[in-house]
Amino acid sequence: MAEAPVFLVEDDAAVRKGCEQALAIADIPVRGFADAESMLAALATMRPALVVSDIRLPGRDGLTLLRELRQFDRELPVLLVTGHGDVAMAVEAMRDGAHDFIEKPFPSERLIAAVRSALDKRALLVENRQLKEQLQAAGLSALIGETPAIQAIRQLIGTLAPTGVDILINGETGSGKEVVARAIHDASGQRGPFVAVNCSALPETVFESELFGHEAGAFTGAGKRRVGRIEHAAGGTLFLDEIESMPLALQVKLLRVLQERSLERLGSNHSIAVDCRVVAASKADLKALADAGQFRADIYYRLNVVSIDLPPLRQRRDDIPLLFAAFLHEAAQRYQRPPASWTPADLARWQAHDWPGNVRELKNVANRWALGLPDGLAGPAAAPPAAALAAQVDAAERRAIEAALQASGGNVAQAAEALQVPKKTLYDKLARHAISAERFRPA
Ligand SMILES: Nc1ncnc2c1ncn2[C@@H]1O[C@H](COP(=O)(O)OP(=O)(O)OP(=O)(O)O)[C@@H](O)[C@H]1O
Repeated sequence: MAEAPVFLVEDDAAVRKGCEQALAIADIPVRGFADAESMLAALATMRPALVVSDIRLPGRDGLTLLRELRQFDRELPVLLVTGHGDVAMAVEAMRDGAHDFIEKPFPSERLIAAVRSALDKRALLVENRQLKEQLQAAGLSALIGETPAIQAIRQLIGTLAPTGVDILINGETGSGKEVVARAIHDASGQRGPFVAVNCSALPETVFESELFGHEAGAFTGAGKRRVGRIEHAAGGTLFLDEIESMPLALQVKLLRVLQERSLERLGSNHSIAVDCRVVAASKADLKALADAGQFRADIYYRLNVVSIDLPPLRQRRDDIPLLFAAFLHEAAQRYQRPPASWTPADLARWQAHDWPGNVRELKNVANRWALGLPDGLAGPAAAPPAAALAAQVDAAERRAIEAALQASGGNVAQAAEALQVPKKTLYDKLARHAISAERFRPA
């Protein structure tokens, strides 16, 4: 789309020509008009980014024109050009919403600077409006983001949700796994509830009865019969967050839920049919845990049939402004404050930050910002010193080998297996990096 031009209204042909040339040289598209009428007529077919107008025009004073323009579009910035002695009128115009005024005669740099500042303001207004529209379209509770990664996930959710298939969501802490799980539930058309269980938050003993329920007197202190969370999710979605923390003993029972869709409450041998979809989330590499015997491989393979990988925020930085605006809007409403603004420098700092806590960390910063507190982030980090790619790859290889030897206690065969390379290859690399496996053997 072509950039919107600046409309310039000036009855003095020589001045008009000079201004047009100065703006064109500065790469600012411009259209000149000799009077207000022809400019107003052009508005019917073209939207300018800014109107620069002489305050004294034949047949119409600048103030009247300003009011007409503001009725037409309140966001359209107007820059007035005044003659000597028109300052009082210019001040009144500013009060009526003019962006700025410049006094004749002016050097072309002054005109260009004033035009650029007005255009910047216009761009910010337009951007804010677009953000607001996107937020309204997305709905605040929904998965926010327009980067290709999030769009692809949204599409996947749309496809998978109605099928009722179990789903595994992988992603770092705070990256939005629960938001994705809820979006799946919302798009599924299921009528039952969304029941979220954090597998790391409960002590193992409580966890079993919490999840599977128990019969009266099933164990000391069991009291009355209790229906577990899985049964509560009937007709809906059971969301198992941090599934990597589920005790191994309970994973056996979970496997039955996943495979046979049935469970037994503690203290009962009566099978109850399970009627819910399971969505599990993990921030750990479940495959690696399964390989290391810390997670049941059969559950991993069962869940991993359909998985969604949620990238960390640092890999979808273009979503930062949109997410920030959403959280700020939400916080402003909660705290009943006008929404706080931010500068391009603030945004640059947020774009440069690595967000180890992902979207949750960004949300915390937005909440602080809404209260007028500093974000607590340092300025953009200095770029690491450049090194040749080969040297960086070499260093990374060396670190990986040393870590594998450390883990295997200096056993080269085991380290080779962990690194998935033939033993011979590892011996060659040890020689090349002058690493001695001896060094890692226990004394
Ligand atoms: N794309 C998103 N759109 C809107 N809000 C989001 C998005 N991603 C995350 N959030 C918000 O960020 C916070 C953290 O998200 P969520 O709890 O879903 O992360 P998580 O990956 O499940 O975290 P954990 O691994 O710690 O359980 C929540 O307040 C959530 O509402």
